[in-house]
Amino acid sequence: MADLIPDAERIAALAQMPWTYDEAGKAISRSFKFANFSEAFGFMARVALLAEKAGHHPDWSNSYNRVDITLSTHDAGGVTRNDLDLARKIDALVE
Ligand SMILES: C[C@H](O)[C@H](O)[C@H]1CNC2=NC(N)=NC(=O)C2=N1
Repeated sequence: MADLIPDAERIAALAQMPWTYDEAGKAISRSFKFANFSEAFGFMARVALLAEKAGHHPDWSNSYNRVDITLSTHDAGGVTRNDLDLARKIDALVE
């Protein structure tokens, strides 16, 4: 199991990333918006493949053209390097 990231390290990492930390949920999240449902669902399919490869999976929801993703490491009870790594890979899909 991955270790929780120390607060200072997490804050420094997130300052460079378009994800926000939810203190209550001990997770990071980002919303993505697309032109339509097809684009959103295509994105979700790509994220699903990344997640399977990483063995690390998003908590997410989809409403038409919007995808809300939350990442945390359930076993560790918070944010680990696995969450930041997956977030960066997801970001690279929409760059
Ligand atoms: C056994 C398996 O590796 C674990 O259940 C993994 C699967 N994917 C996971 N994904 C996420 N986001 N957090 C986890 O703690 C987690 N655990």
